[in-house]
Amino acid sequence: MVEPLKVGLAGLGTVGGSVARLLQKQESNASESNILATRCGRPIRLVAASAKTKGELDALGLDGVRFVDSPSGLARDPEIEAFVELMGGEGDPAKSAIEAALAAGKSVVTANKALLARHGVALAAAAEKAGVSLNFEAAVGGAIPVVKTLREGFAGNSFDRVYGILNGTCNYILSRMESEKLSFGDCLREAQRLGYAEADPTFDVEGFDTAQKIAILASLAFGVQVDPDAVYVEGISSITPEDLEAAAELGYRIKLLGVAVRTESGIEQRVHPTMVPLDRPLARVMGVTNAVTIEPAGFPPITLVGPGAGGAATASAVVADLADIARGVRTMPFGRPVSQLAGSRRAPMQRHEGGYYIRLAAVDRPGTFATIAKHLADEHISLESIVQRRRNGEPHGGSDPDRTQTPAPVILVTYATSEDAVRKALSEIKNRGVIAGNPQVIRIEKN
Ligand SMILES: NC(=O)c1ccc[n+]([C@@H]2O[C@H](COP(=O)([O-])OP(=O)(O)OC[C@H]3O[C@@H](n4cnc5c(N)ncnc54)[C@H](O)[C@@H]3O)[C@@H](O)[C@H]2O)c1
Ligand SMILES: N[C@@H](CCO)C(=O)O
Ligand code: NA
Repeated sequence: MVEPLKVGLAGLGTVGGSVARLLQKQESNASESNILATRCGRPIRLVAASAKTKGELDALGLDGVRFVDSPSGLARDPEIEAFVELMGGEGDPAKSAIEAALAAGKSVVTANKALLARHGVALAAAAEKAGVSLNFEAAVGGAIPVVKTLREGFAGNSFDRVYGILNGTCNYILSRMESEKLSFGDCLREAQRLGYAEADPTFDVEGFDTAQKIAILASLAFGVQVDPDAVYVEGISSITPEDLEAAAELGYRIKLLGVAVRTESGIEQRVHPTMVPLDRPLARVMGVTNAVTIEPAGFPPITLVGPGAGGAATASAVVADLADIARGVRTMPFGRPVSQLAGSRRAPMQRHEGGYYIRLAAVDRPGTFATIAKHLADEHISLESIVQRRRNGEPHGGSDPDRTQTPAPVILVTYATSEDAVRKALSEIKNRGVIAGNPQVIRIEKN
């Protein structure tokens, strides 16, 4: 009789509950239908769990799973061989519990990108020292095996760029705002109800979750230390239905992208709403689905698409990580020894080059356009298109009696230029008093 891999699970919420149910379902199958046991050569058995309350375990109705009050106590529990952390948060109790498990020589699986982005290097060093696994496929791209693909599938390749839609909540919100014309707030509440959003959804909508994920992918792809502070971050909270509509008219769709790219001055890591041409694979990825495009050097790009958030999608990746531990497969967490990871630095966004979508509220008086054109020309910015949009409720031709007071929305699309030039030109234009409020600026990713 083969010994099962005995697992302790801390966190029984959206993801932890799904993992517990999945493991129990496999164990309750007749041995020939327990595909996990068949594939791993041994069953994977949940033996103990921890959560804020024992009621969470009772509510799952699992057989024979012990409740342990303290996550760190569970991590050190002599019965368990592998510890799964699904509580979340970049500090304790998640951090101390994982440290306790590694120090006790137990392999760890986590979906906690916040913790990995902040302390991944130290935790990987602890796993290396203990000779155990620290697996985190669920932390990036949900069920998409992107960690495995970068770390193992391309072990012999270097990379030019890795980028993608890495936050299911944001993609869900942008998709529903566009297709159902729902408000930002309604879409966010729905994403929370469906279990996609973080406990604090600011992490999703302000881009921090995507930043943590791209920092992890940058480490795997480019061998830099994971560092969320090295990532330039902008979220989607300023995107309006007007931007989504204008994007579609111009042949784009707005996506929150995480991008890690090799440049002459180092590895640029950035997260921001992006205009993606409608004919690109990422533009067609809608709802909670995630997608990652990997560009190995000298190779055509490869795009992986799949469910990026929610209990079932995330549990699938957690269980796959446990399967590796059950099989005795151990890989260095970031694909190379921690001592070989290089220091990272914040992306110099001023040097970023590309096209820009700029939406201005132009004050309706003579000379406004000449002033805007002059300051763009001063910074050598050429325009691909200019679209003057109607004010809300105003028919074409402009019958608004207050039109001299109401600023008119103007959309500019630039040819490739630098971030620095755009920022300088817009600052001058604002100082001249020809626009109301702050311009909306969205970067265009054409290549
Ligand atoms: N929900 C998703 O779609 C998703 C996807 C990928 C990764 N993740 C990550 O998975 C982790 C869990 O997310 P979730 O959505 O399941 O969260 P959740 O809020 O639904 O569940 C959290 C669980 O952790 C337990 N917990 C929290 N603090 C605790 C404490 N101090 N002591 C003991 N138990 C504690 C709670 O009781 C609960 O059982 C997070 O790191 C999250 O970022 C979530
Ligand atoms: N809140 C995250 C969960 C998956 O990591 C998202 O929406 O993508
Ligand atoms: Na994944």
